[in-house]
Amino acid sequence: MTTLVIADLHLNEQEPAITAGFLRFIQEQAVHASQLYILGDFFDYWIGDDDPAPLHKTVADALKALSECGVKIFFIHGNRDFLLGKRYAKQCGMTLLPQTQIIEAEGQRILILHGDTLCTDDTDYQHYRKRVHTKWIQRLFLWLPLSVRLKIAKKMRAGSQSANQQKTQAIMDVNQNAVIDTFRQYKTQWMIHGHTHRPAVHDLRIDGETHFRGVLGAWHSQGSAFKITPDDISLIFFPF
Ligand SMILES: O=C(CCCCNC(=O)Nc1ccc(S(=O)(=O)N2CCN(c3cc(Cl)cc(C(F)(F)F)c3)CC2)cc1)NO
Ligand SMILES: [Mn+2]
Repeated sequence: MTTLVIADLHLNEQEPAITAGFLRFIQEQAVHASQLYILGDFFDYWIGDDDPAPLHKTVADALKALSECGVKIFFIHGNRDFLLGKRYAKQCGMTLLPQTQIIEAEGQRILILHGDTLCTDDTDYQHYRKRVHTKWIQRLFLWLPLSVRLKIAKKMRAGSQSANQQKTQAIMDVNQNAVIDTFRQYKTQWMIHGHTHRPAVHDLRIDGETHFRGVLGAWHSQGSAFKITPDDISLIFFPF
């Protein structure tokens, strides 16, 4: 059987082609898999499970139908959709996982994570991340009226877009020491993450052992996934 891993679709109402591509991926590929892991930035923004955006229902219905076909669906939060909650996950028939998780997929032990926690050179982002991952701040934000949250989100999305333009490509990529520390901590041969939008499979030698860091591609103009079978882990691309 096959396990599929995706991330960084950045689904949003303004990009119906990506949503169509995702629905096609569900119909043509995910329906034949045993498990589907979604490693964050699945939505381009998320301000609470009470957001009535029609896109959320379209996606939840498709994932729920997939889970009812027997495909197990798991979700790890990204820096965009870190507020996606249990209520919405239940509507999708998917299980929320902690930010870093070892999975057993088709007999392979793989560490999965969104990838933003590896970008330790981006200190501004890491400070911001610490704040918005504080429980009481999340409760306060979710308590605000939806209209206020929408306004804040609009401002912050614009803000982070311009902030990213100022940052060098280097600090927005993973920090090699953070990668090595993570491999040493979790002791898996493979890790798969998203976030950087730089799809590739990197091999690295640590303490005389070969490790592989798989990076998922963002769904800008085509789909991207890791396909895991009992004897292979490969990065695939496919048209929407
Ligand atoms: O994305 C990349 C490259 C950029 C990587 C770093 N940039 C980045 O992540 N930006 C970003 C992420 C999410 C959104 S948001 O619109 O979804 N939304 C905004 C308001 N959020 C909030 C939550 C809490 Cl608890 C508290 C507050 C408070 F207190 F500030 F008001 C606000 C909830 C989430 C907007 C911008 N690569 O993948
Ligand atoms: Mn991201």
